[in-house]
Amino acid sequence: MGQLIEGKWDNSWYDTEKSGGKFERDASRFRDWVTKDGKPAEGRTRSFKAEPGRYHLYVSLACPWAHRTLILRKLKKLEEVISVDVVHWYMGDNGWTFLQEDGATGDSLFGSEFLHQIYTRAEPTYSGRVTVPVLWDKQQNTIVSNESAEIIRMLNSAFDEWGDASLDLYPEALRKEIDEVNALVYPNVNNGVYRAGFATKQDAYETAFGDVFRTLDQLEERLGQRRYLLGNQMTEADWRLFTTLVRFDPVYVGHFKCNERRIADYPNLSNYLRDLYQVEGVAETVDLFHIKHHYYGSHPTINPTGIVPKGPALDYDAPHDRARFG
Ligand SMILES: N[C@@H](CCC(=O)N[C@@H](CS)C(=O)NCC(=O)O)C(=O)O
Repeated sequence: MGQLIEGKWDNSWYDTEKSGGKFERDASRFRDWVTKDGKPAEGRTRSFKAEPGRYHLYVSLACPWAHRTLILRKLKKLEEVISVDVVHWYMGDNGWTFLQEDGATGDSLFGSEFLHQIYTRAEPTYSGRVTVPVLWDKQQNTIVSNESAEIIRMLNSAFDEWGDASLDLYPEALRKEIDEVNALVYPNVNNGVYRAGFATKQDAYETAFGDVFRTLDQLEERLGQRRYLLGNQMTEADWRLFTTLVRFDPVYVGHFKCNERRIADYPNLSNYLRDLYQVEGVAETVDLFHIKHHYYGSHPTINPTGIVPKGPALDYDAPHDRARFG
């Protein structure tokens, strides 16, 4: 864990002192967009035209934010269009590394040792956290974006000439409602579990814990009336929720102390999770070894021994009842 300060690596843990024990996630710094015609997105100046073979993703299989991008790449059939490298599951003093072990690929573009070298390659005096996912432009040798919420929107529409144009996970007619669901799920569930797990004061933890379960209860009810969050059509909102749900019982219940209920205790959420997991290609993007080893192994302030629990027994391939919605 650490960050870059003026291009130099600084090995420091998240500072929760300034915020009364609360974990506050920094905003991503690289915010450009790949577009079909290369026209910069509104308010941006740099141009990135969608082209096959030009862009590269750096991901961690452990990370729920990076996982979103892998799912979109898979569902939109962009595997031949956008290449990927996977960092090692362990994030220690040097942050994410390219150690080639346990299915980590190394850095196929530059042979770097650490992900922070990719950030300083793009911007030698970069200051900020070094996070995955990163969308890299091989032509201009720079980072386009390190914000997963925006990368998935690019993957959803900019590369349709080469991907599956028939799948639209952010359809015009549902955008307002998708944004509303995301605005509920992101702070309270996706980031809510981190706010609980990384809190360093009891009240900050309890606030986050309350947010997580109040929202899961709400989603449980919503999913009792419809197959997906927005109705009968799967959208990006489902995949954004999925990457947290799939990590919940194996990691967030124990490691982040989100233990009021498991997803397995929610009939609708657990069936919904299995429904999404069983969508063709999705299971291949879920790596429970990376997920469990990363969290339990990389957060010494939470789990000093680094022992990775053997359980729980999980079967995301078990039948689900969601087809009842048609
Ligand atoms: N807003 C970013 C968040 C990404 C993020 O925080 N990724 C984590 C891994 S799950 C990370 O790389 N953390 C490293 C750090 O904070 O130093 C996104 O959604 O893309």
